[in-house]
Amino acid sequence: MRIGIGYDVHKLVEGRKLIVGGIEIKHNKGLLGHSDADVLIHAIMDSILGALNLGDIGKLFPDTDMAYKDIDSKILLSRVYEIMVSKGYEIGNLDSVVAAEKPKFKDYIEEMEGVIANILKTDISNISIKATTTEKLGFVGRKEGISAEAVVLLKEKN
Ligand SMILES: Nc1ccn([C@@H]2O[C@H](COP(=O)(O)O)[C@@H](O)[C@H]2O)c(=O)n1
Ligand SMILES: C[C@@]1(CO)OP(=O)(O)OP(=O)(O)OC[C@H]1O
Repeated sequence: MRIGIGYDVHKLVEGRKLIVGGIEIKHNKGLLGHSDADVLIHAIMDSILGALNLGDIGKLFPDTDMAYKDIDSKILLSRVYEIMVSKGYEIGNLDSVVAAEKPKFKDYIEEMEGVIANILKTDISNISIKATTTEKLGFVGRKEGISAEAVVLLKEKN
């Protein structure tokens, strides 16, 4: 078994769609990034790459490469999944938390878990996504950005 952690932050700006956990969420602002800036999927990918000791998404998918401009992060997660399988691992379980003052994510959590489980070819019961505010403190509390953390346990595939 191998454990990994991932963390990511993206800035909230006007004129961008808000994509978190692979789904579009209705909001007056979205996250800024070279890709679709899906902060949760980015943290999840980094946790898997960390568990495999393969660096991070910036190394694998450089933000200087136009191939990744506005790319759907679900595509990148599929590639990370293929790498994980090629190294002989499968998901044990994954836990994560998104920190945002707004919007509320609770009505979207189950759908996000389904999307992630589907890409990682694991049962939805192995994927946990939680949401929190930071009680109006810091950049998250000032609604300047959204952060996400993920921890994953990988199992050797039989
Ligand atoms: N962006 C968010 C933040 C929080 N939630 C849900 O609200 C609960 C209370 O949040 P606190 O930060 O006040 O503890 C939290 O447990 C989440 O269920 C949310 O959906 N979206
Ligand atoms: C996902 C990538 C793809 O180029 O771009 P960004 O959306 O800027 O996201 P970040 O979390 O900074 O990770 C870097 C890149 O891998």
